[in-house]
Amino acid sequence: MEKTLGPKFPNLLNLNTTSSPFFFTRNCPKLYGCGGGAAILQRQKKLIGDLIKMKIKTNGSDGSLVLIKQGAEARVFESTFVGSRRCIIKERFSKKYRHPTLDSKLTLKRLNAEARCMTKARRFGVVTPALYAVDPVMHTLTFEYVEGPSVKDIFLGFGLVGVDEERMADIATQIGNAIGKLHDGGLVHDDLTTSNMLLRNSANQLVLIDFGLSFTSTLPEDKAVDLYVLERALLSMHSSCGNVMDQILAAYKKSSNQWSSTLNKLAQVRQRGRKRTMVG
Ligand SMILES: Nc1ncnc2c1ncn2[C@@H]1O[C@H](COP(=O)(O)OP(=O)(O)OP(=O)(O)O)[C@@H](O)[C@H]1O
Repeated sequence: MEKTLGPKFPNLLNLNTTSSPFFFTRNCPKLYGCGGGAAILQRQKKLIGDLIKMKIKTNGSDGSLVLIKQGAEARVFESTFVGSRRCIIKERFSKKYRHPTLDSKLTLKRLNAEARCMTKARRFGVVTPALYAVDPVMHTLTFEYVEGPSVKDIFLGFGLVGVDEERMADIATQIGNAIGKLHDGGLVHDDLTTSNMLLRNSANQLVLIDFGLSFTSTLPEDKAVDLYVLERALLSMHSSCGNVMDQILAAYKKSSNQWSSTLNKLAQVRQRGRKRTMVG
C-alpha cells in the first residue's frame, strides 16, 4: 500500500510508521486546501477511506479500527495511537446531499469547534479526554480512551440493585462542579446526558465527553437550558435516582459564581420548556 500511495501522496508515507491511520495529516498541513481543489481532496479522502475500511477488524489493539458507535452525524471507533495508547477516533462523515466543498467546510467547522470547546473546557478545570490529533482531511478527532463506565450505566445499575447513596452523592457533586466551571468559563455543553459523562476507573473521576454541540455563551438563558436538558434526561432515564438533580444543583451553586442568574432562568425554562417563546 505504501508503494502505491507513495509517489502521488508522499505525505501519506507516515501511515505505516504509526499505528494511527490518521496521524500523518498532522505532518502535512498543506494536504487540506492544497492546490488541487475539491476534486483532489475527494480522491484523497476516498483513498484514505478505503484504507480505513481495510483496517477495520475486530480488535483495536493492533492499530485497527473497531466501530463502537454509528450515529447520524459521526462514527466512533476504538483504536490505538502511537504504539499502544488506547484511543477513540470520532469521524464526522459527509452529507451526500450537500455540495462537496460546502460539505467539507461545514464538517470541518464543526470538527474544529468540538476540538476547541473540549480544549477550552480543560482550561477551565473540567476533566475531558486528552485530545491527541485533529485530522482536517478525514474529519476525525482522536482522543484518549477513558477506561470506565458511563454515569448512565452506573445510574441504571442503581435502578436494578438499589441506590448507593454515597456513590450517587459523589457523582452528583462532580457533575455539578464540572458544569459550574464550564458555565463560568462561558461554555455551554448543550448535550448534557449521563451517556456523555464517564467515570474514570482509576480515580473515580468524572470525565465529560462529546463537545460536538458545545458553544460559547455567557447568557444565563443558554446555561439554564443546558441544565434543563440534563434534568429532563435524569427524569426520563433515571427516575430511581430520586433527588440527584437537587444534589447536582447544590454542587453547581458552590462551583459557579453566576449560579443565581442561571438558576432563576432555570425556573423560567422549567415553566415554558426548552424552546424560547416565539412572539410576533
Ligand atoms: N474518550 C472516550 N473514552 C471512552 N469511550 C468514549 C470516549 N469518547 C466516546 N466514547 C464512547 O463512544 C460513545 C459515543 O461518543 P460521542 O458521544 O462522543 O459520539 P456521538 O456520535 O456524538 O454520540 P451521541 O450521538 O450520543 O451524542 C460514548 O457514549 C462512549 O460510550
